[in-house]
Amino acid sequence: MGTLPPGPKSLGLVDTIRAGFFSSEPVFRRYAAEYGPTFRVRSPNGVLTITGDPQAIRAVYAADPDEFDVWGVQLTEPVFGTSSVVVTAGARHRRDRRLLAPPFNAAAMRGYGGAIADISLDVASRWRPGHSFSMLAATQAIALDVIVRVVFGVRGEARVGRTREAVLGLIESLGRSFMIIPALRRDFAGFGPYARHKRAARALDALLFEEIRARRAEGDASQDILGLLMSARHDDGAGMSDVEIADQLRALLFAGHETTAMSLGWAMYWLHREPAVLARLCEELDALGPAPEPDALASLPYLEAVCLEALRIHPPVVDVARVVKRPFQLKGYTVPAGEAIAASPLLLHGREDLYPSPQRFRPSRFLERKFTPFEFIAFGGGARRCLGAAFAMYEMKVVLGTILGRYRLRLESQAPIRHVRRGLTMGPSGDVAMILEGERERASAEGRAAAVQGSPAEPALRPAAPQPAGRCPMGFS
Ligand code: HEM
Repeated sequence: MGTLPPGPKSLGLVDTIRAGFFSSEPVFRRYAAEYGPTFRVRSPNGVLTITGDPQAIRAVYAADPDEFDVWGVQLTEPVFGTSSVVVTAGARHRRDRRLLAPPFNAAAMRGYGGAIADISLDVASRWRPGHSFSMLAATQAIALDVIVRVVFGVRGEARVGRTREAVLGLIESLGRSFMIIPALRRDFAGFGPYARHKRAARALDALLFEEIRARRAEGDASQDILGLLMSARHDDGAGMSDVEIADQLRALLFAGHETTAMSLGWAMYWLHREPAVLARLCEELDALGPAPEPDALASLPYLEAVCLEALRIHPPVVDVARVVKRPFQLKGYTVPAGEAIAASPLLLHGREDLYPSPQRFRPSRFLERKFTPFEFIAFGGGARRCLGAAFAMYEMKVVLGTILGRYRLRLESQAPIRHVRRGLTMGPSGDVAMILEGERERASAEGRAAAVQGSPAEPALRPAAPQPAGRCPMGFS
C-alpha cells in the first residue's frame, strides 16, 4: 500500500461534537496547520481524507467518475431518497443528469426571471418602514416560493399555499436524531419523529402526484421545470414515471432551497456591513434604470461578484465526499478503497495564497482574476457538480438586484454573525435582523456620472478583524 495521508489517530469526542453539531472549520484548520492541506480523519461515518489543496481537488474532480461511489447515501435517505440524481452513480447517474439538465440551461433560465422578481417583491412588500424583520426568514420564503412555483410549476394561490405548507411540513419533520442515527428510522407505532416524517413525505408526494396527473390530463406542455421533466425522454424513448419525477423534484427541493436561502441571507448581511460594497452595487443597479429586466440584472458583473464572494466566504454545502472504489492516488498519497475523499470549500476558500485576507468580504477579487474550478468549489465539481448552479446564481442575482434596486435597508445590529451548521447546510447563526428604511431614490443620470468618477472603493485590505468562531460540518450529518 502507498503512503496514507497524515492525520490524527482519531477525531476524539470533543472535536467530533464540535465538528458534527457546530462547525468543523476550527477543527480542520487546526489539522491543516499540523498535517498540511490534505489529511485523514476517522469520523463516526467512516474514514475521510479531507483536502483544501487545489491540485488534490483537481485530481478528484478530473478523475473518471466511475472511480467513485456516492458517500453517505444511507444518511441522506430521508432527504434525497434512494433513486434521485443526488444519490445514483455510474450509468444511472449519467442518465439522470442528461434528463434533468435541460430545465437548468441558459435558455430555460430566461423564462424564470419574471417569476423570481415578482416573488421577491411580494415578500418584500410585507416589510414595514422602520420595523425590524428577519432577512433569513425572507430569503427562505423567497427560495421556497421559487421552488414551488418555478421548479414544481404549481399554479393557483390555493394549490401554491397547500404545496408550500406540505414542503414546510416535510422540512420541519427532518428530526436530527434519525438523520444522525439511521437505527432510529423506525415507526414506533406511528408516534415517533420518523413516522411523522414519513407522513409529511407522503403528504407532499400526494400533492406532487396530483399536480403531475392534472398536467398530464390537461396535456400541459409548460416550459417550467416540472413541464420539462414530464417531457424528458430516456434513451429508449420512454418518459419518466410519476414516482421518478416526484423523487427528482423532492431532491431538487432539498438541494436548492436552503442552499440558496442561506447564501442570499449572507449576501444581504455582508452588503450591509460593507457600505462601499453596497454603494458600488447600487451604482451598477442604478445604471439599468427603473424596473430592469431580470436578464439585465443577471448580466451585471459586480452583482455576480457579490454572489460569488458570498458563496466563497460562507459556502452553504461543505459535506460532500466521494467513496473511492479502488486505491486512489492523491498528490503522492494513497487513499485506500472504501474510504472517502472530501474537497473542503472551507479550507480552500480560506487560503491566503488564493484569496488574500480571506475573511474580508471583497467581491472585486472575482473581477481582478479568474479562479479555476479547483479554486472555487461552492458548487462542488467534476461529474457531480451542482446541477442547479446556474439557476442558483441567476436566482441570487435577480433577488438581490430586485430588492436592493427598490429598497433601502440596514442591519439592526452590527454584531458579527457566525457560519453555523443548520441541518444539511451551513448558514448564518442568527436571523440576520434588518430594518426597512424606505424606498430608494435612484441616482439621476448626472449623479450617476459623478458617482462613477468618484466610484466608491471597496474596503482596502486592512489587517483582519478578529474572525468570529467559524462553524461548519463535514461528514457527520
Ligand atoms: C447557492 C445555492 C447552491 C449551492 C451552494 C449548491 C451546492 C451544491 C453542491 C456543493 C453540490 C455537490 C456537488 C459535488 O458533489 O461536487 C450540489 C449538488 C446538487 N445540486 Fe446544488 N447548490 C445550490 C443550489 C441548487 C439548486 C437551486 C438546485 C436545483 C433546483 C440544485 C440542485 C443540485 C443537484 C440536483 C445536485 C446533485 C448533482 C449530482 O449529484 O449530480 N442546487 N449542489
